[in-house]
Amino acid sequence: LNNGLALTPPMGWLSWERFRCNTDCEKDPDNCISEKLFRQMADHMEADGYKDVGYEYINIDDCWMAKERDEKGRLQADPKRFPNGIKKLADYVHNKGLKLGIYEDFGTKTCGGYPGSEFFLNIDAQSFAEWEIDLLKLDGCNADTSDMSTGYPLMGFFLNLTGRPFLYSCSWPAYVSKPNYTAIAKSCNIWRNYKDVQDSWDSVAGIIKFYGDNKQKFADVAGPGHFNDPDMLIVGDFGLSEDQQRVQMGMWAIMTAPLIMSVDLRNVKPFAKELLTNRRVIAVNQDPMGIQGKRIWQVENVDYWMKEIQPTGSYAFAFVNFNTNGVPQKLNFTLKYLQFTDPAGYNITETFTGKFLGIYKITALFSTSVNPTGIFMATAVPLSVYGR
Ligand SMILES: OC[C@@H]1[C@H](O)[C@H](O)[C@@H](O)CN1C(=S)Nc1ccc(F)cc1
Repeated sequence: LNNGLALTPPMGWLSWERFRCNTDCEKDPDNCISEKLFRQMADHMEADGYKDVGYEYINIDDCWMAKERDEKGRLQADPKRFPNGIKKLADYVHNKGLKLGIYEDFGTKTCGGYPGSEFFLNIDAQSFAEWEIDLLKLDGCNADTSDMSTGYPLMGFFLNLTGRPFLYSCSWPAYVSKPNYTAIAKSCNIWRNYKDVQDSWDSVAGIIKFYGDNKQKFADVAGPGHFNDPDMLIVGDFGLSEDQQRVQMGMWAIMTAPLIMSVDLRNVKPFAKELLTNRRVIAVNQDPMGIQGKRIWQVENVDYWMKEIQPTGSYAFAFVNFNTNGVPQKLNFTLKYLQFTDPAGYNITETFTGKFLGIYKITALFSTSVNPTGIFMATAVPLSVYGR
């Protein structure tokens, strides 16, 4: 969507994967979907260095609403869980230099059963503008999918009509069988096109496979202002090993995906915090060209991916080992086989550590080893960039 937003993949936090639809603030006051939770996440985004490396949006997902609209048909936050209302929460978040996102659904009800937006698009857009919201995630549960090609652009129109800029996140392609990505990219800044991420390696591996298969060539549609969204980062949660967390962080960088954490920022393990704020990995994700990386080949359950980055002729590249045979996989390839072409050679640096690995001619053999369900990731900058 050409609204000046999401020129690089948005970065932030979203409640859903880690906090779901927990509305029991009596029994579980620290983890229920409430204004307190989002204020605490905003506090940690700022205080713990996430904002410093680019994380910007605090996003409310499903289950924030009261069960009924008010007498004027307007949405209202659950009065017990959001006693001060959404506008006050937006003020709080804005005072920290962050932005606030909210959730609705193009359907009669949200996935969680709360009031849907389908027949209230304009009035809801107006509410979100009054509340000074900065991002809308519009989900697609409980809707006639044949209405979506009208409904999603129409909500974009109403958001635009308010005069307030909104980063528009659409779940539209995740709900239709043959998405028209050109139409979607015209109306949306980011769009979910696959299953919800769950807190497991299988879920993350499945999403990487879907993106590697790249059916209907959705990778080619990505660019500044319009990105494919493979769903939230679950780095720091419960289901992934350290290697697997590195896989998700590295691959979301190569896939040029929104970096939207869903983790309890009040207690993130040092390893996960390091990874989530790794400036070299974030730089690959935030490369100004906004090109989405692609899977180049698969050999014995190892994926090889590469993403064009600046300076011109440079690449971020990765090997992901999907084997679970418990043995680190040794890999030996010429850079030629990795599709590097500059005869002057390349400066190769490992991404997670920043370790300089050497200067390689394209006929040279590049050797590394990748742990099971692990990743090797590096950047290759052609020597010609240094004027040699
Ligand atoms: O309720 C909202 C929740 C989150 O927003 C996800 O990111 C969205 O993809 C949708 N969503 C859920 S659980 N959707 C859903 C997932 C499974 C299902 F059988 C019916 C609906």
